Amino acid sequence: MIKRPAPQKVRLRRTMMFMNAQKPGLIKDAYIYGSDSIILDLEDAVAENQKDAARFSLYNALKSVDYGDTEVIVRINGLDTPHWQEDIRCVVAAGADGIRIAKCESAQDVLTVEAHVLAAEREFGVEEGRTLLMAALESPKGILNAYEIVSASARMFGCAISGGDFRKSMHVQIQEGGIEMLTARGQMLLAARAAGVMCFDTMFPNIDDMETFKQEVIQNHKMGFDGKSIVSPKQIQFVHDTFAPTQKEIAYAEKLVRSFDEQADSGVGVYTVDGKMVDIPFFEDARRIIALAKACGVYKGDL
Ligand SMILES: CC(=O)SCCNC(=O)CCNC(=O)[C@H](O)C(C)(C)COP(=O)(O)OP(=O)(O)OC[C@H]1O[C@@H](n2cnc3c(N)ncnc32)[C@H](O)[C@@H]1OP(=O)(O)O
Ligand SMILES: O=C([O-])CC(=O)C(=O)O
Ligand SMILES: [Mg+2]
Repeated sequence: MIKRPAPQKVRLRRTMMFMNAQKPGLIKDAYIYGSDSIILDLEDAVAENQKDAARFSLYNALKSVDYGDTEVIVRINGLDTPHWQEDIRCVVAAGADGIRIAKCESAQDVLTVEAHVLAAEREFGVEEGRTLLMAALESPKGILNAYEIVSASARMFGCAISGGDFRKSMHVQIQEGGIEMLTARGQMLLAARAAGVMCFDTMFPNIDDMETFKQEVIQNHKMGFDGKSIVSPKQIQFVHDTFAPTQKEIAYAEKLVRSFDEQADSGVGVYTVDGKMVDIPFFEDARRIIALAKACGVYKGDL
């Protein structure tokens, strides 16, 4: 039996790759592709009459496969279905790192899931609090309630917008530049940052259209997301490359960090580095960039 280390609330989650939990051939070695997280799906990828088979496959995979550093999240069925309670028991018994609450719309949804997770942890002798939560916001109501949702539980590590269901609710299709979801993306980002949790963009379904996918990933990064839901291994590398700081950004951040103590010691609070004004927030952001570069494995310096 595989014993997994305790999951972390903050870690790299540039890519969270979906796969159908019912397919042993897909989930048994999904870690080899190198996404930061995998999402074993019990919800929409699984046909209604295959939910039991999917849970069975998921449980056995988690009990027998060593996923190494890859985080294992399970997307459970929505709270308006007859499946979610058994999903939670299965996921907790199997020892997954976390649960993605599909179609989450309120703090009450989170509290309901949390209560059932705790009961399952007690039932199966799993350490209390071990199973993390994240919320998928898939409707206007979910987006409008984003802050109360992500603040509802100490287990909550982040939220993701879900474009398929969200666009359906808004009667829109994918548009150039993502204009159809810009407001919702922005609102969710604000809520996540205000609550101090991570924030992920939706999956991009057109697997063969790598050009549009890349434009979306670049926009996600510029907007401040921590990562993205994905549906194919083909989508991993570009997201990882885009979300890692560039060597130019790292060099500037290093310069800033090195100069800061020196300037502060000589009584200077605001000054310029390479012609750009900097003070405390710039310094703190430089530290974040260096920490991210280290986590992404692209830092070569000695700070
Ligand atoms: C709106 C929503 O709810 S999205 C969330 C639910 N959706 C999902 O879970 C779908 C996830 N994606 C998939 O299942 C698949 O990518 C599909 C069905 C869309 C396409 O599958 P394929 O046609 O086999 O894709 P493709 O030919 O590019 O696959 C190449 C290889 O990557 C593997 N692969 C593809 N997608 C995935 C994935 N998501 N996870 C793990 N492995 C994958 C394939 O098994 C194949 O492996 P092989 O070469 O050893 O046979
Ligand atoms: O969470 C996601 O990105 C996938 C999904 O369910 C949706 O798009 O509706
Ligand atoms: Mg959905």
